[in-house]
Amino acid sequence: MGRRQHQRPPPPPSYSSAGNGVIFLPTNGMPAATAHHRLRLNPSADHNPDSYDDLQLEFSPLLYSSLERYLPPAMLSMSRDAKLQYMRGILLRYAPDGERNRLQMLREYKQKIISNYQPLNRELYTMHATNFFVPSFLKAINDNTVESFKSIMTESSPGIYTFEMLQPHFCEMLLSEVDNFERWVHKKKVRIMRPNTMNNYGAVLDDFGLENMLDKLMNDFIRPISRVFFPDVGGSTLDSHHGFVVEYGTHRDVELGFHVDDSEVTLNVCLGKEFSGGELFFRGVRCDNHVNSETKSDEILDYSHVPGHAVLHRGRNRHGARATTSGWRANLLLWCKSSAFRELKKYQRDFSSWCAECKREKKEKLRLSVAVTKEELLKREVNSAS
Ligand SMILES: O=C(O)CCC(=O)C(=O)O
Ligand SMILES: [Fe+2]
Repeated sequence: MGRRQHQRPPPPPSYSSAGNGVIFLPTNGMPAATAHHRLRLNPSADHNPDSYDDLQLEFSPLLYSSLERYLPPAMLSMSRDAKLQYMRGILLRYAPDGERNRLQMLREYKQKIISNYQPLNRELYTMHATNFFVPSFLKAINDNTVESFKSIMTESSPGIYTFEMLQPHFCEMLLSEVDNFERWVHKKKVRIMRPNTMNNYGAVLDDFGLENMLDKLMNDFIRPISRVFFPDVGGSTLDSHHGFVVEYGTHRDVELGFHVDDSEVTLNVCLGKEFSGGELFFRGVRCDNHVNSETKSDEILDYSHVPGHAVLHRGRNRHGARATTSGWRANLLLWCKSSAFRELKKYQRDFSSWCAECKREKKEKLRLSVAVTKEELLKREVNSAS
């Protein structure tokens, strides 16, 4: 085992949602991207922009708040909706054609599903915390302290937290809803979008109406925890999600290859049912530059899923799932993203606060420079003595 653990893993592909991770406006507001939409060259520094956090938008709410300062002065006192439509016009005008078409198609796809699909369990579609979560999880979140979070969590390996989270009844309801959705898709011959580029089975929960509930899950439950445990990867500014269910077993996907998620923080909860195999394996957190670097022994974790139990980890912690060798396994995944973190990342080159390899390189540079300085001082001492 020891030798295999130190082998370099095959390069993890960046695992992305098939364009499904974006959040859309409801059908009404698709403004024509007209050429007269203009922005100011310099922002109005004393303007206090509106918050767009409560809206479902295809661009980040933060982007709208920042852009607001660049609106023509006469617009600053207009209604939030008027400003929003104006800014959308501009943003869409600048989105490349391909991207614009893709956004539009996804929006229509989702809208078509939501207006035709009849949910089986309506109580799933709004957050009922006491019905969804086990009491220990709920109490830890309500207490909202580092100690309360730590009291329910096991840090199975640095930065990988496991805890009991979902009630069996919730897991059953969600599974039956996904099953109902898949049957409907099959019956109506609707083309279903799979959760991402690596799974052939499973469904995107955001596509058939669960987006608001999952947004609440991220904002009220996962972000408070991430703020404490993952501040280095934007844990306190998570502002969008991609929520889906993956399924493994006979006639389903068998395993999931080595990868990193398109997320800052990933919540992975086992929904059931009975299965063997399917362990998650982790190999340490890396930035894009170091995604193929070798694994250190303390970064290795093999974790066996338990129904109702969650694993919370940085999306950049390289991982995969072993073959589910018998039975049937389904997991709920919530990829949580931070647009602020992604924006800042564009201007950075040193990720030593979260990438283990950047950290090692930085330490090594420091060690070398200390050694050189010591040698220099020693030389001076010898010279002055002679
Ligand atoms: O099957 C699992 O538990 C892992 C799923 C996963 O890593 C993912 O969907 O990103
Ligand atoms: Fe993953």
